[in-house]
Amino acid sequence: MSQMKHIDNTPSTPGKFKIEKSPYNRLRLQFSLAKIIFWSLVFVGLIFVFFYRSPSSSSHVSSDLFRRSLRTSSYGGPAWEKKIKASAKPRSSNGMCVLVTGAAGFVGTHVSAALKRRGNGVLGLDNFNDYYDPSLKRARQELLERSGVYIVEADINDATLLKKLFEIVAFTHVMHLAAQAGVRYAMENPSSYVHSNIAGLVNMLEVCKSVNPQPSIVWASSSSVYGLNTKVPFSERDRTDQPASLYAATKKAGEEIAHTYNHIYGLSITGLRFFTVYGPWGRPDMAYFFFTRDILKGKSIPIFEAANHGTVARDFTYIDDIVKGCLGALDTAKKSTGSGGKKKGPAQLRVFNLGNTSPVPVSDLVSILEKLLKVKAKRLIMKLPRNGDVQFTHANISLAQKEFGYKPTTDLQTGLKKFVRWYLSYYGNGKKSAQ
Ligand SMILES: O=C(O)[C@H]1O[C@H](OP(=O)(O)OP(=O)(O)OC[C@H]2O[C@@H](n3ccc(=O)[nH]c3=O)[C@H](O)[C@@H]2O)[C@H](O)[C@@H](O)[C@H]1O
Repeated sequence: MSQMKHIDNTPSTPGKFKIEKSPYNRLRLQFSLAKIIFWSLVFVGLIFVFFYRSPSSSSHVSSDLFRRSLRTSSYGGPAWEKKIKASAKPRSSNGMCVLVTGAAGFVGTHVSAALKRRGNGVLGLDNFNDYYDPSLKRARQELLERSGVYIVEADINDATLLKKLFEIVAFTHVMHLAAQAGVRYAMENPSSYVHSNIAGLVNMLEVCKSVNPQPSIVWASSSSVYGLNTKVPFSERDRTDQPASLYAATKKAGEEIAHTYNHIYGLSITGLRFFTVYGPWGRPDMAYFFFTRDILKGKSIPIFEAANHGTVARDFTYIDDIVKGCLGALDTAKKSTGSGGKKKGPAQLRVFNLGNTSPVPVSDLVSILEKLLKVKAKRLIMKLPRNGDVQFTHANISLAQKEFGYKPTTDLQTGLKKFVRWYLSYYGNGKKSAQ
């Protein structure tokens, strides 16, 4: 009755009839309320079903973005800012303070740990997407947390979040490693490459150009920009206008975008062309990683060969060598020259190959794995598919050597031994296996 009284006391809207106090009207009102509640529940249910359909469905990208935005909305608060400041604080007052994007990724984890070890302030950023098993990213996050590196969970496309981070910490450097990796996956999910490698990169640079002081930026390009180039070894001066995959095209576009932001806004930018990086805590989508998993499982592994039984080879580069290259690039990066979106003078713009200068045929990689795992691989020789793969990569590293003493020291045999040791200790002897 008191409820009815409340409704009855509500001023009537002009032009609408007033509710009268009859038992019939009361019944009608209760019935309408029940209808409203029912249809609201149906509506909420439909929204829920729409956004949480399986990732393989057509709404893959939108549901993924939705989940990401849900996650990014959880940041904020004094405790959160305190964690950020503690993580980003360098050991000495004039030390480097680095924002590492893609910090829960393979290279990101190793670079973050190395920077922290030598006393730099490091803050990580990662969206923990499910391109490959996110539990591996969580394990890397735990590893970093133990060494004092906090990872903010957000997407590089979140400009509000990025600006907030720069308000909390005046980063001297950004090590931009967040990206959609993988050459072959670009045919399955092209928009994810545009989202991360183009839109995400631009968003990062937009924020970096507008803050004061502007940070210096070092970012991950790729050996794949050499595409169909046949002149070996690949030198930074060689043509890079024939990408063989959308992945390569987005990395090449990134290099041009870097030029623009350097030219207009005075951002100091260094691009690093990584050559097939491998090692402990690596990426399960890469051949050396899933070959290991499948050899242990007794599954056959597809080994590509070029036309006329041509050898397919890669300049496989061990992670510790890549880390040294990243640190060298950061240490020799000059300051950006702009402030608050205005260029004050010319700024540094560089690009370096970071490879091993020693290409190895994929079939030799498999032979090394067979010896280390003590299991014979079931080799399935296949024609190199026309989906982005190139036949051969080989880095000329003289520029990085000259600029910051880059000198890789780990051969494939030694590097794979360390990888296999890690793999077996992480997944167990085939009992728990990589996905
Ligand atoms: O340097 C880069 O810029 C890129 O390196 C890496 O690409 P790739 O060099 O293609 O590495 P990866 O897939 O491990 O294939 C290795 C070899 O195995 C051959 N390969 C591959 C798959 C297969 O089933 N069979 C096979 O023979 C294949 O033909 C190839 O010869 C990164 O993934 C990429 O993100 C990017 O960083």
